[in-house]
Amino acid sequence: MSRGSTSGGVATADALRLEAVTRIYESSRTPVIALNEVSLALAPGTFTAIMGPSGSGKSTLLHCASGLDQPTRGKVYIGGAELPYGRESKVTKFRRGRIGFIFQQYNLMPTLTVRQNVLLPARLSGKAVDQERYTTVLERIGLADRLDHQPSELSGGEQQRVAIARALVTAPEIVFADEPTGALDTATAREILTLLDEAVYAFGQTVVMVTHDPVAAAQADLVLFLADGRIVGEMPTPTAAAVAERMTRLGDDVVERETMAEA
Ligand SMILES: Nc1ncnc2c1ncn2[C@@H]1O[C@H](COP(=O)(O)OP(=O)(O)OP(=O)(O)O)[C@@H](O)[C@H]1O
Repeated sequence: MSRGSTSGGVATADALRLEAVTRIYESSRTPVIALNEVSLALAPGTFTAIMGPSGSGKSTLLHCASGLDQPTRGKVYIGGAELPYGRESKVTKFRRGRIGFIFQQYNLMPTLTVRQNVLLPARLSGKAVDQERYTTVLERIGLADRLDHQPSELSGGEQQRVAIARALVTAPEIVFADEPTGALDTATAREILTLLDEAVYAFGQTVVMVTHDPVAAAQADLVLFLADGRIVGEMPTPTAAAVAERMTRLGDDVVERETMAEA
C-alpha cells in the first residue's frame, strides 16, 4: 500500500497543490470571500477529507480545485500541471483527462446504460480505455451483472457505485467527491466509503472528499478543517470521535465570532 509522496525513492509531484487560492463572489451587493488564501499540497495515493461548518467554503474549495470554478486569485496544480483558465474548452479538456468527480446526487446520464455511463468520460476525452482497468474496476465495484441496466433501475447505492466506476476508469490523477454518502443510508454509505478507500490502496488513487459525517471523515488519512474560507486545522489518522469533537469546537468558534461581529 503506497500512501506517501515518493515512489521508489524518487520524489513525485503533488497530486494537488493550491497556492493562495482566493474566491470572492461579487454577485451580491456585499462581496463574499468564500476562500481566503488557501494553500495546501496533497501527495499521490492519499485520501483526504475536508470538513467545516456550513458556509465555510468546502464546496467552493472542491470546485476551484477541480476546475469547475475559477479562483479570483491564486493557482491550482494537478499532478504538477497548472489548471488552465481562459477558454472553457481548455479547462474541460484538462478536467476530462486528469480529474474524476463524484457528486452527492450521482449525476448519471439517465438515458445511458451503466456500461455507457462508465465509459462516457473516456469517450468524451478520446482516451483509449485500458481494458484490464475497466474489468478490475467493475469487478471491485460489483456491477458486472448490471451493465445493460439504466440508472433508474438501480438503487441509490448502486448508482453511486456506477459514479465511482465512472470516476476511476480513466485512471485520473485525482478524484474529488462532494458528499458522496450524503444521500445514502448508513449501511450503504459504509460500503461506498470502503470502495473509495479501496480505490486509494488498490489503485493508488488520490481522493479528496467533502463530508459532514465524522465517520466518513475518519476513513481518510487526513482531515482538513475549514472555517470562514481558511484552513484552520488538520488531523492525521483521524477517529470519528476526535473529528466530531473538533467540529463541535469549530462550530462554537464560528457562533462566537458571529455574535461578536453583531455586537
Ligand atoms: N454563487 C454564489 N454567490 C454568492 N455567494 C456564494 C455563492 N456560492 C457560495 N457562496 C457563499 O460562499 C460561502 C461558502 O460557500 P460554500 O458552498 O463553499 O460552503 P460549504 O462549506 O460548502 O457549505 P455547506 O456545508 O452548507 O454546503 C458561503 O458564505 C456561501 O453563501
